[in-house]
Amino acid sequence: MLSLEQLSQMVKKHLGLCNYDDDIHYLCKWTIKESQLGGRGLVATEDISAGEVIFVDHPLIYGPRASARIERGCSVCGKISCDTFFKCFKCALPLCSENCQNTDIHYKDCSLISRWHNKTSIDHIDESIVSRALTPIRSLLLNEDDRILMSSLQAHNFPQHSVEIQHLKEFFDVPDDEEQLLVMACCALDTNAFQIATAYGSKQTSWRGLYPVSGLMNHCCISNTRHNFNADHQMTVTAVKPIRAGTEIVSCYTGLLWGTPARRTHLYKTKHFLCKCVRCADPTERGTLLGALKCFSTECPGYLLPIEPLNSSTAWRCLECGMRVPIKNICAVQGALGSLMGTLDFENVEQLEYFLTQRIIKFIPKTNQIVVDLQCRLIWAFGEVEGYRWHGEY
Ligand SMILES: C[S@@+](CC[C@H](N)C(=O)[O-])C[C@H]1O[C@@H](n2cnc3c(N)ncnc32)[C@H](O)[C@@H]1O
Repeated sequence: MLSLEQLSQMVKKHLGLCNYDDDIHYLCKWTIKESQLGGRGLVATEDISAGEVIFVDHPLIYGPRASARIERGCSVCGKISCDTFFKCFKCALPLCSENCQNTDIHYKDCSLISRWHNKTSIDHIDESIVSRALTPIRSLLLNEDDRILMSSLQAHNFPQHSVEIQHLKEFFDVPDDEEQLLVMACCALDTNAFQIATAYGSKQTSWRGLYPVSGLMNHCCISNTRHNFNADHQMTVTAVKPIRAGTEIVSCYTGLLWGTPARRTHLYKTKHFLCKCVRCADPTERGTLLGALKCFSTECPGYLLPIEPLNSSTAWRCLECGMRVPIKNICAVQGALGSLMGTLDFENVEQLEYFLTQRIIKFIPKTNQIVVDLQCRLIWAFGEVEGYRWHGEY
């Protein structure tokens, strides 16, 4: 493990190597310190103003996300829904065109994978398995310094974090030393990687990147930063409010508009900690009532909220009539709502609008995260989706 001083030096070197495409200039007003939240974190050394760029990071590795649920696309450009997909006959990676096949990116990916002996013919290799493992596979191209930087990042080393490598090994003989690096990359990615946002409506597979400086930011549900990506996957982290010297610079690892139970469950399952921030500790979530449910009593117009939000087995209580509801009943309703959402076709604007205005609103408060999420999706869709486009000047 590197000392904080050694890590700081590597991080500064990493940032210094970057040519910023957007001509962004910023002063480094932070340092790496032991954090009260967990492990190390970034702490402001000077006051930072709202809107100020804190740093611009670039990924050690990037590529498709590993989740089995996301739609797989071209391993070079990420395009999905394409009629011309084919599988590379040497490495089984999915490609959309000869142009993508002839890129330097594919040449490097293919050279890494095709060195391995395949246990079955390429025709019988499931390309989605190779695509899911591609981002960690790209760590084999890192130079010595970048490998050290990657290995100095926190990494949760549970078997679920490298399942894509176990699947890959069903098809390829991966040498032991390479497998070790791949597993380490998977664990570092699952602990630190950021999903790279794509333009709304673009039919692209979902990518993630291992950003070593951004990865040092701890989580808070009331973040003091936001981030965005440019076309070269550079990640700009900006202050969203004034950050006083001595304050930790944090990001939010979950959806900002998720309710407390959803945020805490996601953080526990994926990042292995239970958040105890002021937002999580407040039953009303600072008055937003994002997690609230309607009172189970049909006559009561009140909302149900957790009595002790930091205790995951807490009962919930109605703010109006005081009715207490055990957690198992709350979980049953949340589960049913989740399943209902799973049946929706988010591309179908009409269905979403009907579901929002005629159905879901009868069962949950207007403040609930599901209603807020559907409203946001509709706001995005209007003006962008065929049949719902705005015409003329606005
Ligand atoms: C991306 S890393 C953040 C940097 C990390 N602290 C380090 O030392 O490298 C994410 C991990 O940091 C820890 N962490 C981040 N935010 C936390 C918080 N608010 N409370 C407790 N642990 C947190 C968790 O172990 C989490 O999986």
